Amino acid sequence: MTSSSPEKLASSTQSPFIVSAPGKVIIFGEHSAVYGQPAIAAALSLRCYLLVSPNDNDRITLEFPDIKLNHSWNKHDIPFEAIKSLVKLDDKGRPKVTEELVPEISDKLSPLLENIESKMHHTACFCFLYLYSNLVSQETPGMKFVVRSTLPIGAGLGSSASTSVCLASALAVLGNWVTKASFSHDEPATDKDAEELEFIDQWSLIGEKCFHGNPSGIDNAVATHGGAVMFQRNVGADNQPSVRTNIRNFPELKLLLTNTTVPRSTAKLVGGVGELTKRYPTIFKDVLNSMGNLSVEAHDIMTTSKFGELEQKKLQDLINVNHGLLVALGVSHPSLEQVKIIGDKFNIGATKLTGAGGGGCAITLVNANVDETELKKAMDEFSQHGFECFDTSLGGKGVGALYSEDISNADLFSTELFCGYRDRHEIEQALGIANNNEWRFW
Ligand SMILES: Nc1ncnc2c1ncn2[C@@H]1O[C@H](COP(=O)(O)OP(=O)(O)O)[C@@H](O)[C@H]1O
Ligand SMILES: C[C@@](O)(CCOP(=O)(O)O)CC(=O)O
Ligand SMILES: [Mg+2]
Repeated sequence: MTSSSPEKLASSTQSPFIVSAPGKVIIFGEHSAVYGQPAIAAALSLRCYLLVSPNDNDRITLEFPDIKLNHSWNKHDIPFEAIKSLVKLDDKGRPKVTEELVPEISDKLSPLLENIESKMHHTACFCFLYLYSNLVSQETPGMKFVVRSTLPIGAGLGSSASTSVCLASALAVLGNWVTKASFSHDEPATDKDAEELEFIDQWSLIGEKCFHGNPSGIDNAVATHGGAVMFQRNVGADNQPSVRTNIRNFPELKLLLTNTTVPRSTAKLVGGVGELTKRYPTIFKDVLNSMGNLSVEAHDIMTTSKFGELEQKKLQDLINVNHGLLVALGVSHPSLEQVKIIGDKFNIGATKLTGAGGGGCAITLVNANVDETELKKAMDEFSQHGFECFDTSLGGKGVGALYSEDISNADLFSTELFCGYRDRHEIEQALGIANNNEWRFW
């Protein structure tokens, strides 16, 4: 299943490189997106970063310090031959994604996961091995993969999707299925790049399926393409692709991101909604439809030519209604309701949970003319509850890469330094997209 000669492989795997993909904020339509309803999400300035560097042996090493995972395999233990026989190729001769994970591939990988106790570690290693065994070949030398993120993990900001996009893009480059990213910040992508981004997006959805079973695809779409999108999963039997529409001229929304820091699992929350929709199909069909209609309404408001105070007020109404529908789906949490109560108490704007819920983050669409004193009081009360507020921007760049040949500072590609960044500020300082013009995009 290799696409490349050894010389080409050697060149594409010789020098270290870094890929990065953004997290996301789902503004309207989480959970209903899983059932094919339209939803709106935007890329976040918090990102995941993956450093890929050659190992001096045949080992494949994962170093994921943010989840305290350090694991390696001998590359000769990967059942490439057996897996390659299960992978179909697309019309360009590249590994073709499947609608669902292939159970036989998962079975062939399970011996490599036997001695991994922690569920979080097991899921992350399974995601990596599934993508690696599909996208990379036996000839690829042993490499080390180090992941760091400025995103809070498991907080509804798509950390799984940004990790999946980083892994899918890096492995697609190692497998020589996509060329190196080449465009700087403001150059437009070409058709070839758009095609390569689609390949990365498709395989990152496979990564998401490894993380939480039944993803809609909105998280990895935003992490791949960046910007802001209206996304609709195709749930029909006709195997049609999902529909992703870029939202141009996304309005300047003042969104406050508040992390309740309550841990939760997207897989469990999405599973819980699935149980409810099975138990009460008629009731929940209407709830999910309402969320879809709400996203369409919000999209029309956001894309109106003259976005003013009235439009902001309408979006705030929809934020409140969307949150109420998510409560009906059973995915809120007392801590999220507390964020809403504090926001309403100081009249700072309209608040809803974002992502899978059950804890994690809420977003507040802050009033355009908010009383700054009241906002400060609300932030103080958030912090008294142990909630963490983020000052972020929306609509940024999607997946990108930093190549050692473009950077004079070789330290950026040191595994030791990369693992050693103490917090998101140090990571941002060293690697931030805004600080390095050398970042390249597809
Ligand atoms: N920085 C990271 N390093 C390693 N694994 C990560 C990282 N960020 C996310 N993950 C993986 O993604 C999972 C969280 O995904 P999920 O439950 O969907 O929450 P989220 O809302 O952040 O997407 C983690 O359990 C871990 O397996
Ligand atoms: C709940 C859902 O709509 C978003 C999940 O977001 P997160 O993994 O909690 O960041 C699921 C999906 O759309 O894949
Ligand atoms: Mg996720």
